[in-house]
Amino acid sequence: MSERTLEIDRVSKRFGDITALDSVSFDIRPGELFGFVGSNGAGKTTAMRIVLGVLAADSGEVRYDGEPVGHETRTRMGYMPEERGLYPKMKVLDQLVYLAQLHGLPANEAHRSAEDWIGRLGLSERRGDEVQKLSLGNQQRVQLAAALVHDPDVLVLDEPFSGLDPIAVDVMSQVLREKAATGVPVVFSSHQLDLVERLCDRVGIIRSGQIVGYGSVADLTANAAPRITVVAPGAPWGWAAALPGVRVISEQPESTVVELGPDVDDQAVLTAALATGPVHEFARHRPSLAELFRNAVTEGSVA
Ligand SMILES: Nc1ncnc2c1ncn2[C@@H]1O[C@H](COP(=O)(O)OP(=O)(O)OP(=O)(O)O)[C@@H](O)[C@H]1O
Repeated sequence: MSERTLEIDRVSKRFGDITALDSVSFDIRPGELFGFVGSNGAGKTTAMRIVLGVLAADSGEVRYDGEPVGHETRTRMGYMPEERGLYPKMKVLDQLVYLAQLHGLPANEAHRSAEDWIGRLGLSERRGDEVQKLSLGNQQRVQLAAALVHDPDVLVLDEPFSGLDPIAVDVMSQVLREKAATGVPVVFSSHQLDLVERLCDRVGIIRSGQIVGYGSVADLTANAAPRITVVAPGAPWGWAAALPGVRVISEQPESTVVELGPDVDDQAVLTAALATGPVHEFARHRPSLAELFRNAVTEGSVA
């Protein structure tokens, strides 16, 4: 495995009867933005906690730069936990300086870095406020600053975009891109699939503790069955349901989306659509990440 890669290798974790992770493997390469997606309860937070050593795995291993991750490496990681982890009564600047020092930065560097991130994340006017007095979105900005303030070698963020306004989403996206561009592996979980599709080099889709999709969005969608959107205003309801090798994905009054099975000729769909009346649109396309995700979590594997 190449240098500075974060590897999650066959990690399993049970909580009583629940298998939260079942031999989960994926890696995040240096300089890569990796999106970790899955339904509620799929196992994302558990996996991230194991990477950070907040939880112990039952089996499997987490490695960074080819070595099992231990305490020393974890001090070089930046983590944004889902439950957030700030001290509510501490002031923004004091908190960031404290956290930077906790990760080993000398006082002057801790101050400089905290001030840099406060400025960068638009928190200058809030630097003297107690964290508990900030809006949720601003608390989230502080949480991001806390993950970055010690200039980490690895960044692990649990739903960093949840609850952010569009400007804050842009700032967060830009910061993550820049951080990855310095050669840091960056992994984040999110339910905002359009954002993941736009930002990430690769994604992992987890379902009930198992990875069911893994790779670049382009590769995953290239391997997925093609779809056709047909706009035929005169078509009766259910017109496509009986076409051989075709699965109806959605049907609205004028517009139907179908998925083609292997070796199915799209012209057969067009012929059937024309038989119902005029066809205003006939567009072949690959599914989006959100569509792939729905397939993966309802039906199983996409890759
Ligand atoms: N401390 C715990 N004790 C018992 N069960 C747990 C514990 N932590 C997580 N679980 C269970 O493990 C499974 C995975 O949960 P996890 O929080 O990792 O999911 P998630 O993908 O992060 O979900 P969400 O998108 O809702 O945050 C769930 O069934 C959850 O109920």
